[in-house]
Amino acid sequence: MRFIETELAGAFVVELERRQDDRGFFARSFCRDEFEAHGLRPLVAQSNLSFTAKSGTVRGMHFQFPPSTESKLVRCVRGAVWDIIVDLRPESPTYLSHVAIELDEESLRAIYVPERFAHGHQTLRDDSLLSYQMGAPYTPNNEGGLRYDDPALGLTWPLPVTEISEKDLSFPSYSSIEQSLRDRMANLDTDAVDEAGKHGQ
Ligand SMILES: Cc1cn([C@H]2C[C@H](O)[C@@H](COP(=O)(O)OP(=O)(O)O[C@H]3O[C@@H](C)C(=O)[C@@H](O)[C@H]3O)O2)c(=O)[nH]c1=O
Repeated sequence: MRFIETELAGAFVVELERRQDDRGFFARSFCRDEFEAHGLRPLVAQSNLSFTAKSGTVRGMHFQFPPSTESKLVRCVRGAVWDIIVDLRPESPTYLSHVAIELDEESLRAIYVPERFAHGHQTLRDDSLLSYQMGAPYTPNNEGGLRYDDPALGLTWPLPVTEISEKDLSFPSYSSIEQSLRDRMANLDTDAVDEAGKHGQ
């Protein structure tokens, strides 16, 4: 695997190194030791698949609050998506900055989203399928979100939005929650995350 750090420290694009032969290819897509060597948390608490029928669909921008923060390794295994991550670590020099990248079935590249980042994507093709490796369990009562079109984030999406959930449209504006978001996202307590993981919360 090739690990390419983005301009948001700790967020990486992870590319495959294919071993090609007449049959096709073989490629490692996850390795605990390689992740650790790049300072990434190699925990896999859950794996998820997400299928989206229609091109132009937006899902996001999602995150979980401490102590349920989660890393994500996100890969598009069918179709293509425009994937965006936003740094929500208040102490970070790149707080509120974002990185966008196309993930698609041709490259099979993944993005490693660190804890305390918001994440979302827009499908660029019909019938797109995403695979997630999550570093912490799904914790619905600690879910948070920001709107995909929040002016404070300044995200641009390649296509007109064709579908989006009611939940994603109901997120508060960044300006209305700025201080509480900063407070809740500060001082990540790693032990608490590990505890939450152990107990499947
Ligand atoms: C995320 C999630 C949802 N669900 C349930 C809740 C709901 O009934 C249904 C659909 O949930 P959502 O609408 O939140 O699904 P979706 O909008 O696809 O949520 C995903 O969006 C992208 C951007 C991410 O980054 C993911 O981590 C995840 O938050 O699945 C789980 O059971 N486990 C999970 O881990």
